[in-house]
Amino acid sequence: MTVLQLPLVDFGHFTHGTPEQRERAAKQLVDSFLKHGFVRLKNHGVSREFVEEIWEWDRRFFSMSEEQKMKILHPPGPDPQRGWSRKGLETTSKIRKENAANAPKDKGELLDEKEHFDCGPPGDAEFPNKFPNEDLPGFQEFIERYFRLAQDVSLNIMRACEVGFGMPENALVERCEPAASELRLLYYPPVSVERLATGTIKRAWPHSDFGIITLLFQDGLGGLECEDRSNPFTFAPVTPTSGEVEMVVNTSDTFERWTNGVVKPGIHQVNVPPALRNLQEGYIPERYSSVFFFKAHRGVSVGPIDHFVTEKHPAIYPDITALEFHRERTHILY
Ligand SMILES: O=C(O)CCC(=O)C(=O)O
Ligand SMILES: [Fe+2]
Repeated sequence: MTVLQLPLVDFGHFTHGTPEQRERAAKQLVDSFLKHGFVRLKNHGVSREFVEEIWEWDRRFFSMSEEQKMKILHPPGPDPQRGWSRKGLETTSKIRKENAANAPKDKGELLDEKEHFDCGPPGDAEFPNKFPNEDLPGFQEFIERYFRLAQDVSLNIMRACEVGFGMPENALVERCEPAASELRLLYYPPVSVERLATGTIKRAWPHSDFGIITLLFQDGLGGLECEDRSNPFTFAPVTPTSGEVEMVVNTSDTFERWTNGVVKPGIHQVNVPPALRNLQEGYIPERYSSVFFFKAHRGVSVGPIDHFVTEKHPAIYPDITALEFHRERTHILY
């Protein structure tokens, strides 16, 4: 198994530190994004109690009956995802052509063994959210609180990137509002070792996310892996080390475009947790996680920002809107 320890940055130094601490934390964050496409943060502003509450609602949501979840089913298509996505709907394997190239031939489609709930900004009029209000009172209220908190944390990370890249204040932040991010709760059902051994099933296939950055929390079981860039196409488990509530942050496709190819997306997958890797039979237990896809405002261009365009490095991506780009990428999933 590949071992890679991702840098752990004390983000409290950026939000509440001295000017020197702020500068240093911003630089550490940007350096880790450039090197790994990933960073781990502590003191990010999401408390241990809040993360525990995420797991409670995650469990409650996925404990609902199929019939209840069906009432808020997400129809596959290019639009932003809203409501419940059943197992087999979203196929991350299609995002990278290497997945199919490396898979066993003629064994059928490469599927994700997961379910998820997705929502956009509270009160989104363009792509309305779908909440199970009759069946799960209190869920919408919690999710909306979580969305606002995650959006605020992400805006602070953008401020740190502005400092780290020496960009004018607000250069990134102004492109992210009004919010168009997406919040996701995930449930990975128990899966047999035998089924995984077919080579056509994974909890999530190697992929990049579509937004600017993604914030991630996972339960104690683990399983998230990031690509080890020193050895492309190999993956290393992302494991907490500090005893504090760590948030994993990865860079995503929009950031690559904005920075004209400078910040590459952090490729990741969800694998069998390290402690269970030698299991020969039986089941890998269920897993819960949650991600916040921090996105650009829908009307903003996801072409390169002037700061990253020079005569020597002309723009390598066209100017299309964040919503057009989102549709283009989401379409691939189905
Ligand atoms: O569950 C995880 O740890 C990762 C999920 C993920 O990568 C995604 O939903 O895009
Ligand atoms: Fe992802």
